[in-house]
Amino acid sequence: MTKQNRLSVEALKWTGNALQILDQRKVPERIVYQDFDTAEEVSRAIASMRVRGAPAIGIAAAYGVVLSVRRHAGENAADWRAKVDADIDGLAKSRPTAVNLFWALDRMKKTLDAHPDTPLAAVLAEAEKIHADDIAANRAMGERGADLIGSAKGVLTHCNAGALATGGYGTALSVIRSLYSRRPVQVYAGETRPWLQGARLTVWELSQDGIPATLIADSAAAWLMRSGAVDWVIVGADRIAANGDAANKIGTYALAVLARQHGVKFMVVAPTSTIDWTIADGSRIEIEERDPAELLPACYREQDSLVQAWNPVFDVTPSELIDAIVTETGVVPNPSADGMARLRMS
Ligand SMILES: CSC[C@@H](O)[C@@H](O)C(=O)COP(=O)(O)O
Repeated sequence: MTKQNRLSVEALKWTGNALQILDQRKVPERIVYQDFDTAEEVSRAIASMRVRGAPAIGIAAAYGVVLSVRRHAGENAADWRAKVDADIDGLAKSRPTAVNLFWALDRMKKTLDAHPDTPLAAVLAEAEKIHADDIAANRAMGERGADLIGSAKGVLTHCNAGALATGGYGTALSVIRSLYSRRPVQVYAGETRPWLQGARLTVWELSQDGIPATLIADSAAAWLMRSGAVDWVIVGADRIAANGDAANKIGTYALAVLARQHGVKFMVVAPTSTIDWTIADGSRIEIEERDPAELLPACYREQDSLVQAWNPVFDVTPSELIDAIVTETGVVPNPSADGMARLRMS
């Protein structure tokens, strides 16, 4: 890898023997990579958010299938494919919202169907291709998004849609990286309660590349926009419907409403692997609800406490609040079903 193409932080690496995953629950205090040898372990790593972010989840699952094939097909067992299919079902249950997970598993299943006699070599090549293609897509999106931004002085991002959420380089953060390589821009990051992807991951990841970022409390976004400091909100997505409705980290919809109120532009940056062409609009997207314990202060966690918590971790931004969807194959301005269909044909 050349210095220019160097990836400063990586969510995961294939070592040739195991899948190495950065434990994002510990970043930035501790940078700990752990080796994973089985598909079940990879499923648990996704469910527990050691690895997170839509494209990174898909890539991790693809390598999970490699680990499953290595384990079961190596035994010469007649029923190896049934065991691999059971592991694939387990991986598919790890998280519900990011469509990249199901897209990657579908590709792995098709690869297995096409190469029944050399499954291990075939699935490894496919997983490595999914990984490499994601990095290339991110770089293409970064340039396209930066072209759109024009002379903006300030941008706000939400959650972590960076190298840590992808194969490398990022989606929303790819635009910020590309922009910053052209000229200085003031970057704001929302802290992203309750899991703090913005506070723990985004500002840290950008600092690793020498890009300064200013952290804000999520509840400061309206006041920041009112001050005129932000020209664009730039976010990633976990699933985009065929009409351009986009599911992303909880709080994204609120930012889109605020952006429209304040005349701030709103950009969604995602690879085409994040588009779910099977659903007409965002109402069909399953929104993950996680353990209330991730939100509740510890003192309220007893079974009989009257204090409870509702913890949806994604929301859906309607396409009419989005000014542009940026993908590796093209940009959809003012997204609609027609504009998305044109992207699909291009
Ligand atoms: C390129 S990442 C896009 C999205 O996956 C990201 O914005 C996001 O919402 C991640 O949620 P997470 O719950 O941290 O997996």
